[in-house]
Amino acid sequence: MINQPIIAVDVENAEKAAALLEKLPKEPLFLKVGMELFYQAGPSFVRELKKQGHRIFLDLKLHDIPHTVEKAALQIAALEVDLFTVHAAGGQAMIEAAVRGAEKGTREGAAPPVCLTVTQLTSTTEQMMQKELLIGGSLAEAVRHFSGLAARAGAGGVICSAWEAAAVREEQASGFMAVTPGIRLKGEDAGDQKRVADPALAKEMGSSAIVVGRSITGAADPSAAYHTIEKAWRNA
Ligand SMILES: O=c1ccn([C@@H]2O[C@H](COP(=O)(O)O)[C@@H](O)[C@H]2O)c(=O)[nH]1
Repeated sequence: MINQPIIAVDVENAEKAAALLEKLPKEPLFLKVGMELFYQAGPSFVRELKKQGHRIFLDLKLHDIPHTVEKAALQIAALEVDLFTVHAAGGQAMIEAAVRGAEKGTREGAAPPVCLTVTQLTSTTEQMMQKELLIGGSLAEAVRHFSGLAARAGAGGVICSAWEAAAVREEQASGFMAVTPGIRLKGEDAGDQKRVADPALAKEMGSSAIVVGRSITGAADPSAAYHTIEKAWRNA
């Protein structure tokens, strides 16, 4: 269980990320760096955030042949991040390669970053999954299937929505995480997210950690929004 909300720092460059951090509580945070920021600011910015004392979730969602993913995961681990992502749809051998690469890239005596596998994006509905991706069965069955694959490959958890979290955690060994984006406060616009929950509901439904972007980064007072979400998450 990660007891602080993970903040998705989805901004276009390092300057905007630094400006956002100025508006957030001055304490060690858990920050998610995704593709938009990483492709602009790069590894040096991730190192800088680590130096400032923040935990980092590097969300690049690797999806390639096992050899390429292993080498990429090795580079990610060398950044000493805490969490990173691959797509479960890459298959068991690819996830195993990510876990192996992360172990190889970790300095001696340190813990490798936890590999999380994306089961079904929280922007996907069951209908989209069946019609566009041609994956039969229910969304819950697909998430269950991919979390089994992830567990067998040695990943430390999955990305899913809060609605599937309990099933994932019940079926896997204790400590296996269900990390859930798609978090919105009651009444907020879901935007492109389809499977959403508020922080308290996510906790009740078994999430191990919540990932929150626009509810914090788009708020008039990001620090106040963070505190509201943190309180709802911790106290549920
Ligand atoms: O299934 C997934 C996987 C990753 N994400 C990421 O989480 C954040 C959510 O941002 P919001 O602004 O709170 O919607 C974003 O960085 C996504 O890339 C996800 O939403 N769903």
